Amino acid sequence: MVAATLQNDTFLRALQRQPVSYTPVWLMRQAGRYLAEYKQTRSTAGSFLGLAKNPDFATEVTIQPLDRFPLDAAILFSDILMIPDAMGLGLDFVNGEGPRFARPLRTEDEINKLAVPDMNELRYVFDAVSQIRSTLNGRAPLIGFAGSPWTVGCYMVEGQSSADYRTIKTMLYTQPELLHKILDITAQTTTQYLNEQIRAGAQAVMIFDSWGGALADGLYQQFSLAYMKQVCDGLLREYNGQKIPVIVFTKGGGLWLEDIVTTGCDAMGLDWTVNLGKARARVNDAVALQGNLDPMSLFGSEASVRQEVRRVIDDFGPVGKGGHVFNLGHGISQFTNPERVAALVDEVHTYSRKMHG
Ligand SMILES: Cc1c2[nH]c(c1CCC(=O)O)Cc1[nH]c(c(CCC(=O)O)c1C)Cc1[nH]c(c(CCC(=O)O)c1C)Cc1[nH]c(c(C)c1CCC(=O)O)C2
Repeated sequence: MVAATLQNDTFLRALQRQPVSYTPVWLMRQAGRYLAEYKQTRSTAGSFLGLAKNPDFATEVTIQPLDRFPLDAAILFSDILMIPDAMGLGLDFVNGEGPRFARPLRTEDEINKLAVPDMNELRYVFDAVSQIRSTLNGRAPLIGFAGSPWTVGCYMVEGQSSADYRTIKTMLYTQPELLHKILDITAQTTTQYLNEQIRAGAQAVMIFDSWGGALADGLYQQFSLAYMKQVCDGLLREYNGQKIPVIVFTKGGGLWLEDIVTTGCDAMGLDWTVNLGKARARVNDAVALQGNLDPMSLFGSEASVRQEVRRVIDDFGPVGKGGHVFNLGHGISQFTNPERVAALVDEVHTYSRKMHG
């Protein structure tokens, strides 16, 4: 396949801290239930997994938010839990209750049997990536992604979402070597998985460490950061002559920004607890920053959404040698009014121009 020329490289340039004329914007979970057209496609597909495992449907829903809003990047429609599913843990999504694994990892025996799966088990993901890339036809760059080994490990051990991470933390404090084994195999798998996404056409990749912030200082570095670094070290950083920027996002990682830079990432995601101006000073513009509007701010009025957007852009300040990609501090809520998203994107594109050049 001969790739179409990218018509909007603002996002890729900002990640690499190159000059741009406005701040690019995309939103975590931009394809999803707050869009009526997503709910429509999902009901045709029958379930979330039916949607995500079918490249035609995955392509359709990946592009839906770009048809509505002038977003500067598309993100592969998939989930961080496809890796443990391919490892044989048996993923299901129970309506209204979130993900469930039929065979969570608890015993030493189960953990000793864990292995890096054949990447063919995840072929539907790579097929979706190449189909999305050709359907986008250069309209915007495509982001590939995976969860961090720690975050994916939380679901593998807990078997579902958890409020207190009691099962995995019990393992961490009582049998750390078992947990290290899970994390190492997951990191090896994640490296291969992201590299396959890159070969299929992903133009940037993001590692979602949604639950890194649940770890104590010291343990975060050992059980989450170290494995994200292992993944980053193994990634193709250039493919077909194009740089492939890497974004690392630890939700709740505001106290560890300097540590996150040591993964060798190009950009860092930030939640809403961090001030962007202070964050850039702390990392001395060594990486680009992505974030950090509170997703709940979208429940305000149009005027307040525009005001909050300006506040985030003002916090970052004149971009200079830095790089800013506007985003939320976490995924968009399914109850969000799409009109507020339209206002957000419009305000980022217009107001940010004064910070560039
Ligand atoms: C922790 C995590 C998961 N998945 C993901 C994370 C990390 C990011 C974060 O912290 O939000 C990542 C993810 N999940 C999904 C994407 C798609 C790309 C995008 O638009 O950003 C991405 C990047 C689709 C999805 N993944 C899921 C949905 C909702 C499924 C549906 O249609 O019912 C979507 C659109 C399901 C999912 N998947 C997961 C949970 C806990 C749930 C249930 C919660 C919920 O229902 O919102 C695990």
